[in-house]
Amino acid sequence: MTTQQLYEQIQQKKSFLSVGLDVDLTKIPQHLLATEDPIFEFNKAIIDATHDLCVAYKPNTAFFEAYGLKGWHSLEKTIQYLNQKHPEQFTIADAKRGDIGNTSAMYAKAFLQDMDFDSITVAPYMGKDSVEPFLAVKDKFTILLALTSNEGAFDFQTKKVDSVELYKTVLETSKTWKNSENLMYVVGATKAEYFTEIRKIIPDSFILVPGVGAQGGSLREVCKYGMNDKVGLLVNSSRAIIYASSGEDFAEKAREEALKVQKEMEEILNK
Ligand SMILES: O=c1ccn([C@@H]2O[C@H](COP(=O)(O)O)[C@@H](O)[C@H]2O)c(=O)[nH]1
Repeated sequence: MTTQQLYEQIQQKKSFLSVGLDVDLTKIPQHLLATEDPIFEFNKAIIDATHDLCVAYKPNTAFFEAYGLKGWHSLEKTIQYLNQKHPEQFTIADAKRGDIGNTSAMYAKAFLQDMDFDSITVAPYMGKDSVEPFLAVKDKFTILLALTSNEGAFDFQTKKVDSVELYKTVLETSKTWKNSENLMYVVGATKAEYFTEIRKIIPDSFILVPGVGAQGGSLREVCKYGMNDKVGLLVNSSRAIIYASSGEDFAEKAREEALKVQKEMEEILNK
């Protein structure tokens, strides 16, 4: 998918919502535990109930890796289901990878080529040669962690190195890397006040914004400072949507929550 196609989806659906698929077997409805693949059944029901309200799905791989081989199998089934039934959805493997070059190339192969996700989240800490193998994959996106939503973001990311905040150096430097047109960035919704500065450095890039919903970030604040003329934002919510109910009505309630966010997005887009 190209960013133009993503923008067209946003316009069509009046939504820039990404639904996070962070499946925890202790939180999903009991009746699903009797099925052969509860994680996939849960994801499938959530996708079926919400796909017209969002433009992206973001499975966080930790929630699959935690269940070993079975979990990997559920992740593969989930991405296959999305690619076959909803190819218009932008898919994000929230895996936060990044290693020496030949290892990063294997991560890129696994997530962007074999599993065929549209994008993967990558940590910038190991620098250019750890990120460029992801950027080399044609027609795919590398979503670089810039300023994360957690408290620990202040430990390093906002610290000054040579009088410039580290997250700003990450943004500036990454623009010089080969195939940097394939970059998007992660900035947490809990850091809305930073978006003005961030947009000065990356005015046109898409930004994946986790941290609304369960983490308390404000959608309106993020949009006020972070939106560009092509929207340029994918705002993710995971727990607040997928765990809206732990009963048999979980998919229906997830839809209700997603609809609330979509309506707020529609209002913002119409302004
Ligand atoms: O800075 C970051 C980067 C990634 N995440 C991930 O996004 C979701 C958020 O889930 P919620 O339930 O909506 O809080 C989750 O997968 C995180 O690992 C993030 O929160 N912040």
